[in-house]
Amino acid sequence: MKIAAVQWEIQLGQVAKNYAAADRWVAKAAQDGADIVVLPELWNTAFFPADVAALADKEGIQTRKFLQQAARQYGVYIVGGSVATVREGRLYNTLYVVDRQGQWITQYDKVHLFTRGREDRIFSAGRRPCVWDLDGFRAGAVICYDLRFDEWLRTLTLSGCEILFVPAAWPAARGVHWDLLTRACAVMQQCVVVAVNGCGQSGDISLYGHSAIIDPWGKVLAQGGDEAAVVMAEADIAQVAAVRKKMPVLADRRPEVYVRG
Ligand SMILES: O=C(O)CCC(=O)C(=O)O
Repeated sequence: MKIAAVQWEIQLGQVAKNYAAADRWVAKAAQDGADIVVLPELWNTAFFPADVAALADKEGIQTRKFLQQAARQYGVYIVGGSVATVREGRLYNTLYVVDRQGQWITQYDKVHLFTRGREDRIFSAGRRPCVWDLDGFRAGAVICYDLRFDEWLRTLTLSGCEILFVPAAWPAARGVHWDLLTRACAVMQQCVVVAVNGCGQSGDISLYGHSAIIDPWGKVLAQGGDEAAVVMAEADIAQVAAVRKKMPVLADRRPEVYVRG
């Protein structure tokens, strides 16, 4: 499975330009031989302009149409990062997934809103985990700040997740955390991690880039730098079962002694 994590400099509030850029990047990743293309967080508005609610995709219609059309045109499966969407008067940070035929597969609203960035003042939080079937494997997704919540990651693992997609808009100021958490996630959840970050300047925030594809043993298969790029690797999801057998962490859990709450 050839996976492409696409990182580029998303323009703050420039929605039309950002859709055009997303189209160019999906086309490039497909040309480079990708089978699955993964986009970063909030690629329609960037993270996030003051008028994000006005700029958000109403009912996600434009984004779904765009992803479905791109998937069909370029013949790729797309984990569509996330976009700002408005549904029933509420603003969400939403991820959409479409298959190679352009069929809608699933969607996810970011659960842990980034309070430090005041995301919770404007956006509404999702409540449901996102896990689905991808070519005979179980895939899952979280968005950016969600990565800091081990209970949430474990929730997905216990739902069978073998490959985890993590679109993000992670600042360069906390690049150390990004590298650590993405890799630790692969080791602790024993899954393939595809972590896709924005890069360059987003308003006054400098994004870290360094999108990475990591195997369940913690080996970094591919990693980007600061610049816009298609970061590509062949991932062997079947390795997940082998690693879980070799190091039976999930079987060795002791939930009866863990604190709940
Ligand atoms: O957790 C972090 O350091 C970054 C989180 C963030 O920027 C986000 O969730 O959009």
